[in-house]
Amino acid sequence: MTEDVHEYRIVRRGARDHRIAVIDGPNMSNLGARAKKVYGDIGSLDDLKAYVAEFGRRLGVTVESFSSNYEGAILEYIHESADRVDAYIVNPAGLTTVGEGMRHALEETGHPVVEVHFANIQAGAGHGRGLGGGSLTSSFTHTATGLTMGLRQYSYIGALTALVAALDDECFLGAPRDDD
Ligand SMILES: O=C1C[C@@](O)(C(=O)O)C[C@@H](O)[C@@H]1O
Repeated sequence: MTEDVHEYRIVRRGARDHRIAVIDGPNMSNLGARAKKVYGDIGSLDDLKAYVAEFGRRLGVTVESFSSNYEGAILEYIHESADRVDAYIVNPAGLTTVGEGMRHALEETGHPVVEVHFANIQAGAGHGRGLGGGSLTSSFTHTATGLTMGLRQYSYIGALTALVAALDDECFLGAPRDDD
């Protein structure tokens, strides 16, 4: 640890190795070349995946990542991962306003779903953390468990940290499910 870096520890209420799937939708493959004002200076989608996976390791959970520019491929990933994973973190990206198939597939897994965005997608035109073109209405939020946005790549870290705490909480997302 260098002198100008602080390490922080999170004391979890549980010790389960939750398996959390992170899904990035259309256009996120172009992350390194997107508008710096919205997406910052992260180098690539692979860098984002590595950053989130490493944060997961430090929290004591397993993060698996999936990304595609094709909604059908995302649907197939959700279907095949549903029995394996405990929860999803999703950036629907290019499907944010139109991804009913993806949203529905996530809902049908019965798992917690946290929606994430680099931008504050509800910010008005000209707002520093917004998309520039003005406010968008996500078609995912109404059935999501939670939402983090406007914090660039740190939206994912916020989502992951809160999700792990919530999955560790037996009175909340960690409660046995009907099919347990
Ligand atoms: O591709 C994206 C990325 C995004 O989901 C974000 O992370 O801020 C915001 C969406 O409106 C956009 O289409």
